[in-house]
Amino acid sequence: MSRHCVGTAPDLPCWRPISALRPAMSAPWWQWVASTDSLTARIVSAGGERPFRVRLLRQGVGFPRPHEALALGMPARRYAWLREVALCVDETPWVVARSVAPLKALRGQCLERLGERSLGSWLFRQPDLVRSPLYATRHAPGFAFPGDDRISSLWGRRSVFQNGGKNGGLSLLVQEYFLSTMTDDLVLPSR
Ligand SMILES: C=C(O[C@@H]1C=C(C(=O)O)C=C[C@H]1O)C(=O)O
Repeated sequence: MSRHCVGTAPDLPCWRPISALRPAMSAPWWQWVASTDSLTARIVSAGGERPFRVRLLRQGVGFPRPHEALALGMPARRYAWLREVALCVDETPWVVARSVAPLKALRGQCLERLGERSLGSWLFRQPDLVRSPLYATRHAPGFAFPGDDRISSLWGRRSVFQNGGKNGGLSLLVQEYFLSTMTDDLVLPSR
């Protein structure tokens, strides 16, 4: 079993290499899901004149979910830094994201002070940043966000960012879910 695909229970997300989901994805969605540069920058650009905002939903210390611990290669009962946000255009969430980092690897990174600044704007300035291959899922985010009673997730994707640094450096799992609101606002295909 791959370390990204945990069990077969319906509540456990199955993450597959994005290439495996490509046949099910329209070309416009592939452009979004397979991109490896900053998603924040892409959303700002696609939003045009409309205001962009990172809405901080939750941030703090807790246990990673089992599939997240596996992706990070950390024990599930080890504390992690968790952050959940909505990337909004005109106050409408287009993407929701959940990021997880082992606390140990975070020392000195001051990520808790990001607040409503985009993690991406900080991340892509890091020297020696390495991004793991992308994995995708059709599973829902699994955390509450504004409008989740009417907004669905079309595609989820994730990858681990690492930078060398001393003491093993940063290891950060970023999971992003593209929402049906994006389909409506950008007139994209339904999948
Ligand atoms: C990783 C990026 O940062 C974005 C911003 C996030 C945040 O502020 O928590 C989380 C995920 C992202 O989509 C990016 O811009 O690519």
